[in-house]
Amino acid sequence: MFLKRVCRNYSTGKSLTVLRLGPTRFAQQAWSNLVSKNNVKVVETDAANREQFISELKSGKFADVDFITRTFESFKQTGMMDKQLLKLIKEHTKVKAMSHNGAGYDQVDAIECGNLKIQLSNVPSLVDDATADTAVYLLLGAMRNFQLSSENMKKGQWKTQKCAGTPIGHDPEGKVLGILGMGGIGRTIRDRLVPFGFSKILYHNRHQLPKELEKGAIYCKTPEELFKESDVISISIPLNKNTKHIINEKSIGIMKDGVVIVNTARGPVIDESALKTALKSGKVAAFGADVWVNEPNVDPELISLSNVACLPHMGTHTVETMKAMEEFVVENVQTYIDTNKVLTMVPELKGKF
Ligand SMILES: O=CC(=O)O
Repeated sequence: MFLKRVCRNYSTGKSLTVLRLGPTRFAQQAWSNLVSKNNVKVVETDAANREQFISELKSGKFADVDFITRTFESFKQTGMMDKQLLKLIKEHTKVKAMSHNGAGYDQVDAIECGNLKIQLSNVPSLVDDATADTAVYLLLGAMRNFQLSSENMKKGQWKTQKCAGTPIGHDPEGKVLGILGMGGIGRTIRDRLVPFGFSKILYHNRHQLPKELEKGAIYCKTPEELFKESDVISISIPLNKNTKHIINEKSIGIMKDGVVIVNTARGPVIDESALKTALKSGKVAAFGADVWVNEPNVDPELISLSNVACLPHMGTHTVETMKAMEEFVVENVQTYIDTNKVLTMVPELKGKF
């Protein structure tokens, strides 16, 4: 009896080979624990690009791999986890599950994972606070021109011009805030922004939230309703085929003149070319973003505009959040070992395994 319990505590008996894509910065201990408690082998790629990764796959190097963990940065080594790559993975490995270290998993074709019977998990919730902090920073930066003022000051312009020549900004107080996407991140952005005194907080989401989650925010049935009424729009929706370019020439056209837009979701939800035109004309007064089309090769003209506050995709770039996210990926592997199911299956695949 006693022996049985000891065995169960230290191993399920299931052996698992994990292909770990992308760096581990904070979860070394969690990985060591996983390996020491279970019959787990961790392998890594030597590929510098997608072509090399495909060669590795075809060579049989990963033939024993059952589980893949990946980070956003591993895109450099594999490119998109699209239909082509997933099919090759299916052919040349035994992969049945993948755990993506991030809330947004647009680099992975979730539907194709489902078709190929590969479970896919992401890291929800843990990213909410750090990402919402980033949105608040960008919102204030855009409304008050803080980033420009800092650049102007560093150039020595304060000696000759008031506030280093920075245009006068606007207060959040009394304005209408629209939150596009009211998942965990959108709701955390709302919580952080309530004390700033917006006159109303509107939101649009696929579904209206229950009252206790709305916390006073007002539901707009359509994104258009939100676009028409908001002075400041903060975007926190996932990128998919329905949300790509949701901010485009037409939707910008129905927004208020002088609207401020903040994006902490994904770059391609915005048509950057239409946004650039609107930023130049003043239709969009200011834009603050952490995410861009074609990262890291961002449109240099867009980020050089004086009414753009920019960050290089660092919404979750804190020791605490990155550590929690990395450890959560390991928890997904452990849960798969224990139950045959990843811990946080992405919504597209819920109920399919
Ligand atoms: O961009 C960050 C994430 O998706 O977690």
